[in-house]
Amino acid sequence: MMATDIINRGLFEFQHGNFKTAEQLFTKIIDQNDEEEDILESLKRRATCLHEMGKYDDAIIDANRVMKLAPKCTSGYAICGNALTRLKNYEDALNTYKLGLEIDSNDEAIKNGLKFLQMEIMENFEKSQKESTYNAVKMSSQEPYPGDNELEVYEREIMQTWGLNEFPDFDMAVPDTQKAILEFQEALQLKKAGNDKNALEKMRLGEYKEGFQHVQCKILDALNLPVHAESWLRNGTKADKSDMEMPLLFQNIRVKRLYGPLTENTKVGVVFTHYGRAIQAAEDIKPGENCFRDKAAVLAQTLDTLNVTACNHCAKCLMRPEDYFGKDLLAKNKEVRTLIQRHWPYRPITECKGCGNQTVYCSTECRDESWNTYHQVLCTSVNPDVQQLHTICSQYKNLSNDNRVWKGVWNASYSPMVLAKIWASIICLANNIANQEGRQTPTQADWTMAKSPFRKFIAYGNTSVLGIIPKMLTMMQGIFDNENLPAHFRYKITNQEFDGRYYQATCNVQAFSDPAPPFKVFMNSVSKDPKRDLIVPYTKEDPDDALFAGMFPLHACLNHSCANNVEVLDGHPGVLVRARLPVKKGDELFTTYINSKLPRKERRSWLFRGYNFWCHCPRCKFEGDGPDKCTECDKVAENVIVPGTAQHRARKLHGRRATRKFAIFPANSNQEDIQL
Ligand SMILES: C[S@@+](CC[C@H](N)C(=O)[O-])C[C@H]1O[C@@H](n2cnc3c(N)ncnc32)[C@H](O)[C@@H]1O
Repeated sequence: MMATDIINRGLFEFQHGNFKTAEQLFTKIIDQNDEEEDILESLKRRATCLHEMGKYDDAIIDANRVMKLAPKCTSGYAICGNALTRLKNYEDALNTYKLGLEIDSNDEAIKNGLKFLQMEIMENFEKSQKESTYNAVKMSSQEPYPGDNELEVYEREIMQTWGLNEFPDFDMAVPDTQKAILEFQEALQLKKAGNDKNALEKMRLGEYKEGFQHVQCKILDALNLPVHAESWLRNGTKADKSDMEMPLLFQNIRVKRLYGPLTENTKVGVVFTHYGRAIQAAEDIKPGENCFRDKAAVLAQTLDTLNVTACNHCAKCLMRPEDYFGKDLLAKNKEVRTLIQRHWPYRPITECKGCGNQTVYCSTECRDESWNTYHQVLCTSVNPDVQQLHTICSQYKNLSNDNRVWKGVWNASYSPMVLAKIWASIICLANNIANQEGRQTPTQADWTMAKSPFRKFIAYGNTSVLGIIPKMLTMMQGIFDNENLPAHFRYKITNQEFDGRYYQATCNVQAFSDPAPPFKVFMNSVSKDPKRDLIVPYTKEDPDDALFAGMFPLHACLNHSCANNVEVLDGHPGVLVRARLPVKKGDELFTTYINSKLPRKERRSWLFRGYNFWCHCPRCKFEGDGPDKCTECDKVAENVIVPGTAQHRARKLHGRRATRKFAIFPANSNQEDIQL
């Protein structure tokens, strides 16, 4: 028989599921033929047969031979990746697929393999999450806050006005919980009756015991002495690491003092739960009612809308009529020009005094505030190294869809300028604090104080990005530590801080835009003009909004639910959080971080990749992954293949049902709240 006949026979046997016979036929060609092309073809086929027979190690050997013989052929990578996935060697599978995609980014077999790999990882992770030990309380820092020393002195002064010169030492605590609780209750009664001094005295004289630490702190909290309360609870946590009530109380006292000022005059408060900070309704809120507004600590325009002019500081859209209608129309048609000018809102553009039209604002107020709070470090007239960042940002639009992620440079959909603005804000704030105190150069304490606004943003990530975007790391390090900057502006970004800030941004950024962009205002206004029809031939599609990504301190406390009861709206300057379902006093407010219309598996996958948690919201618990799978025990119905389900996809890809045994990957046990 000719080689081609044997190959065809092998293919026939393969198609009929006779993998063993097909393998023997392909082996014959490989062992007895000299034609490289026939050998290559047979190796590919045999690798697939071996894969189908579950001989994954042998399939990998053949796939490797294919890669060696034909380095530009993607089949070897696809088969090898599939076999590695079956062997649960997910990391190597992913790397193999990636190498294949470098040869052909559109290879369907590899893309399908990647989808299956992702499904396997997620299934696995779901199983491992059932025994999850995730605990936000344990992972949250109890480090003193900058400024605590001064506050402690102030608290002591208050205590002295009550005639108490010192507060009992933590070490004085002696065991007798019941009695301590009684003392505490009596003290609370005194407090309720307005007798603060006696209440505190009661606690001082009481017999202390282990559990007493909690009640002690509750009263300190009730008396509004949070630094003392935190200090007691810190000691208590150190003394008894198994007690979870003390660290929870610690975090609750902390959020109360940090977020109290932000939630004044709103319908919400911040509390600490096992998901970390959370926002709770302080009163009943009806659907459609506003819950709170929030202004961004840092913001940057998204890369895909950089061509739409907007204020760099408050996100106000500054699109001019000529940007939409074109200069020609305005120049040639006087009547239309007059109509446009009458209705287009007047929004003058203010340029930066240093870098000119590279950075524009809606007003001199925005320009000056931006300069004082971060731009003086980021202006290319002061710090030419920032030009690289602008170049990178402006190149984004030119990248094809497949390359939207720059290899080694940036891998997020928000602008890296957000990160740059975090460091620039810290540098400016540290210098402002130092200058107020008459110092030229910030002290260590000034730097710590300047970083504290960003301690409001969580930073969870289970892998380092240092190896993924090394060029961005070096660029940022260079931007903030180079000889063009005066010494007091220089800041060394460590690798650990870069990782932490990246995750801070990733976990917290929210997209928003000007709620009243000029085009919308114009259309609204012109629609009431009797001459409105003149404009009709010249109106095309609505223009892009100038979209921004912002980090909002209060909004960042909103946790996710796929059945969210609030929605986030544009609300200049920043965002407006509004109820979409009835929210009762004490209920938690939930937003959605993803497109909630996706099926559960995809939602969970996005949330895990972007935010590092596995969603257990009531909707996820209720919905399940599809009609073939039991929502209680995950058992899959036998012989039922429902199109579109995991089972169906698995069959399409691999010709038979996906195995349901999983290894643990990728464990998130090394998640930690990165201290910045
Ligand atoms: C924007 S923050 C929300 C506030 C956060 N709890 C905090 O303490 O800062 C996003 C992070 O909150 C946590 N989170 C939010 N929603 C969650 C949920 N439904 N289940 C578990 N963790 C959640 C995750 O750690 C996520 O990365």
